[in-house]
Amino acid sequence: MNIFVNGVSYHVERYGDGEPLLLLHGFTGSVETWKPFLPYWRDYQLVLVDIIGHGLTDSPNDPARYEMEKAADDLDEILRYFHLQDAHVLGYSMGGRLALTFAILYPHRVRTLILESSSPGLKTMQERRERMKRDEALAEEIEQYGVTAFVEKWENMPLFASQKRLPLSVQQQIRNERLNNNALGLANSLRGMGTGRQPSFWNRLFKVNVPTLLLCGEWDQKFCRIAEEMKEYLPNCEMIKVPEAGHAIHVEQREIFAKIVSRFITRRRV
Ligand SMILES: C=C(O[C@H]1C=C[C@H](C(=O)CCC(=O)O)[C@@H](C(=O)O)[C@@H]1O)C(=O)O
Repeated sequence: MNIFVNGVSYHVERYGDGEPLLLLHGFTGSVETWKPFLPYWRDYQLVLVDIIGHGLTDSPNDPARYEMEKAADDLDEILRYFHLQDAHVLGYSMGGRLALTFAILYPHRVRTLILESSSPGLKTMQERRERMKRDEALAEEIEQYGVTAFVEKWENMPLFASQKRLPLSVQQQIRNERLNNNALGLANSLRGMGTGRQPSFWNRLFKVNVPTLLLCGEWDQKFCRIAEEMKEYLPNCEMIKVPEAGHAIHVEQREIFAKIVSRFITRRRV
C-alpha cells in the first residue's frame, strides 16, 4: 500500500501480527530485501518500508527532502499511521544509518535496535566533505548514464566481492532489486542522506539506551571495525561477527541472520 507521509507517498507493506518489527533496506534496495524472511519471522508484525527515493516510494526533486532527520520523522509518522507505539527496528547499511537516527531522535519509538553493516556517519567535517564530493560525483553519474550502468559498477565494488560466491539466481535477484529503482531517487538519496551528508552521530551513541545488536560479516573488515568502535560507545549493546559473510549478511547467511534476529528480539519481548 502507499500512504502519504509529510507530503511523500511512501510504499509500506505489513505482514503478520504480534510485536512490530520495522525493516529498513540499504541503498539501492527496497521492501524486496526482506521478503525471504517472511517465513522466518511469522511471529512478528513486519513493517517493510521503501525508504524515500527507493522502490515504490516517491523520489522528490529536492535533495533536502531526503535528509536523514526528515526520513526519521517519516518513520515516526508511519508508525503513527498504523497506531504503533513503538517497534523493534532493523536496518541494513543505509537503512541502519536511518534506524540509528530514528533511535536517537525518537528513542521512545524503538523497542530494540538491530544494525547490520552500518555506521553513525563520519567523525570529522573533512571526512564528510570528501565523502559528499564523492557521493555528488556518483549522483551525477547515475543521472547521466542511468541506473543500469550504475548498478553494473556498484555491484562490482570490493565491498560486495563475496556476493560473487552466491548462486547466479540470487545475484540476479539482488541486481533486479537494485534495477527497480530510479535515477533521480538514487541520486538524491546520496545527496540527501548519504554517509557524508548525514550528521555524525558518534557523539550521541552514549545516549542510545535501547538494547542494540550490531551485526557485521567477518569478511567485511571495514564495517566490522566500525561496529567494534561503535560498541565502545553504546551503553546497552551486543555485537556479532557472522562467519563466512560479507557486507550483506542477510543475503549470504540468510538462516543464521534470521535466527540471530529472532533470538535477539525474543529475549526482549514485552
Ligand atoms: C561503499 C561504501 O558505502 C556504501 C556501502 C554501503 C551502503 C549501503 O546501503 C549498501 C547497500 C547495498 O548496496 O547492498 C551505502 C550507504 O550506507 O548509503 C554506502 O554508500 C563505503 O565504503 O562506505
